[in-house]
Amino acid sequence: MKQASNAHSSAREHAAREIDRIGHMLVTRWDRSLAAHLLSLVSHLERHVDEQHASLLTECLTLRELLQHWLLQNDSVPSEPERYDELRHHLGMVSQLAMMEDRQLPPDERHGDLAQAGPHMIYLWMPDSEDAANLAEQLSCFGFAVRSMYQASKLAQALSEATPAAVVAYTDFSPSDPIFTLAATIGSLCPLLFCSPRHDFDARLQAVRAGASGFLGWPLLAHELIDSLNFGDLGERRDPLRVMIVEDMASLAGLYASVLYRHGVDTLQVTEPARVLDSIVQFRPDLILMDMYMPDCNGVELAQIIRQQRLLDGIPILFLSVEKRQSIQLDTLTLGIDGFLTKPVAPEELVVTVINRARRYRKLRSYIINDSLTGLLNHSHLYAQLEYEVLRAKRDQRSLSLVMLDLDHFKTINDTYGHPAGDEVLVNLARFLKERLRRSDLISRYGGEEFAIVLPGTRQEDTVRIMESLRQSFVQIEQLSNQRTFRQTFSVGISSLATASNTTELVQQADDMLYRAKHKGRNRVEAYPATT
Ligand SMILES: Nc1nc2c(ncn2[C@@H]2O[C@H](COP(=O)(O)OP(=O)(O)OP(=O)(O)O)[C@@H](O)[C@H]2O)c(=O)[nH]1
Repeated sequence: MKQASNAHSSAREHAAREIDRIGHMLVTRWDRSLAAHLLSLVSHLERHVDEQHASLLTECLTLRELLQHWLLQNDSVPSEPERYDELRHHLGMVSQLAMMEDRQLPPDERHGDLAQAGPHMIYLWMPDSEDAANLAEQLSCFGFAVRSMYQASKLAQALSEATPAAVVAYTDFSPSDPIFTLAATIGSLCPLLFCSPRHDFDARLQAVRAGASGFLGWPLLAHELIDSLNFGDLGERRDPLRVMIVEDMASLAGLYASVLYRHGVDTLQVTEPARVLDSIVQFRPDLILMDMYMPDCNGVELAQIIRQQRLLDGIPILFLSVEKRQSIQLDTLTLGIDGFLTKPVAPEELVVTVINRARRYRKLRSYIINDSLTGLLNHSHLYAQLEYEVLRAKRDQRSLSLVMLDLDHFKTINDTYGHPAGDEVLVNLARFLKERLRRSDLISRYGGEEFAIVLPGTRQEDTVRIMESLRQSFVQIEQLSNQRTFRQTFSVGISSLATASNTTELVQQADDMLYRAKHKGRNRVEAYPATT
């Protein structure tokens, strides 16, 4: 039975490639005998499609009727150009559906999980203790909602109610620890991280065998946990890879998007080339998947327009194309295109190629545009992005606020606790801002102990409220240095496009307000224009 279905599937794949090849020739040059051959291929494919694949059957039927209609006409070349578009559309659909419909890889469930409980819910599996309470409190300062429990029935119940971003489990690896009977269930829903006073090889091996995604020490520090949540695969669960699909056939774009979505990738479909630049800035893709042939502006032209912008120069662009001629593919590669996927593309090939390239780009990009200590945007990148955001906000008549933030008496921290402790405070503040602000906000390390934040679409009064709440939370975080703890405050200056008419004024006004906050005693938020 399985063999029969595999045979159907490979016959479909073969037919898909043939239909695509002949169809492409026909779209470039009408020829009655080619059309007749294509018709027989489509009829052949239909015989290999069962009723489970209703959309493929419908597309085959439409394509067959279209070809029959043309062949019955007396004139040798169909006159209306829009009929070629129709043919091209149905060809694309038939070949891609035949290739993908029953070969989609098993769904990766992680994407759906996060939709349920949000990326900021953590379940802690640990006995009541001062360390556990302290960890929960520190995590909440970073914006996490924490549920603590230490009974198998309670954890099972909590998992059935909502799937968290991660389960963090304390264990000494005793065989009777019930977490090990629950580990498989947890692992199928979300990442499981162990923390333990043991860190010997056996303990690590047991963790691996239980399917753990991470292994941390005990007592567990909030920032160590947050770093683990942001790293690698776990990081992608919280901040999925983003792929922009530029394809004039919305139905095909939807098909690619659904395959990628099953593997945890967020997609944005753009059908009009003129909207691509704005969409890149808003969506910040890790990769662009682009149709090579589009009616208004072809893929090569569009790729060159993207490459003209300094900020967008490095984004990988993969062409999805029916183009099989190697000479044309090579020419295109020299224009800065990163690779080709030849249509119709198999889902496995699409997923593996896209995810690997997107991952690599995200990593490399982070080295280039991010400050090496904090991982935040660096000064020059922030400034370039700020200019763009200001232009966009003015054009769309939307609000935009700028925040300048500076740690208070930071020199004293360095002098008292040492430079490494100062560095740790900077990293803590970066983690804190990343957790508490939106993904669309641009957070940068502007100078030594100064940070700048751009909040697109946010009015000044809302920014004041947000920064006031962050100021009050940050001071609750215990900064740790050689067993000594201390608290750190910061001062904030805010400006917005309600008063500034360009980037220079915006920066100047926020700077003035930061100076004023310092002057008025620090650990406060001041917004332009100063009231008293
Ligand atoms: N640890 C550490 N310190 C830094 C870094 N960059 C700058 N600093 C220190 O930050 C301190 C800034 O000191 P000041 O400009 O005098 O300001 P402050 O002590 O924070 O005082 P106010 O801003 O007036 O509240 C200096 O001692 C710098 O050495 C860094 O990357 N790591």
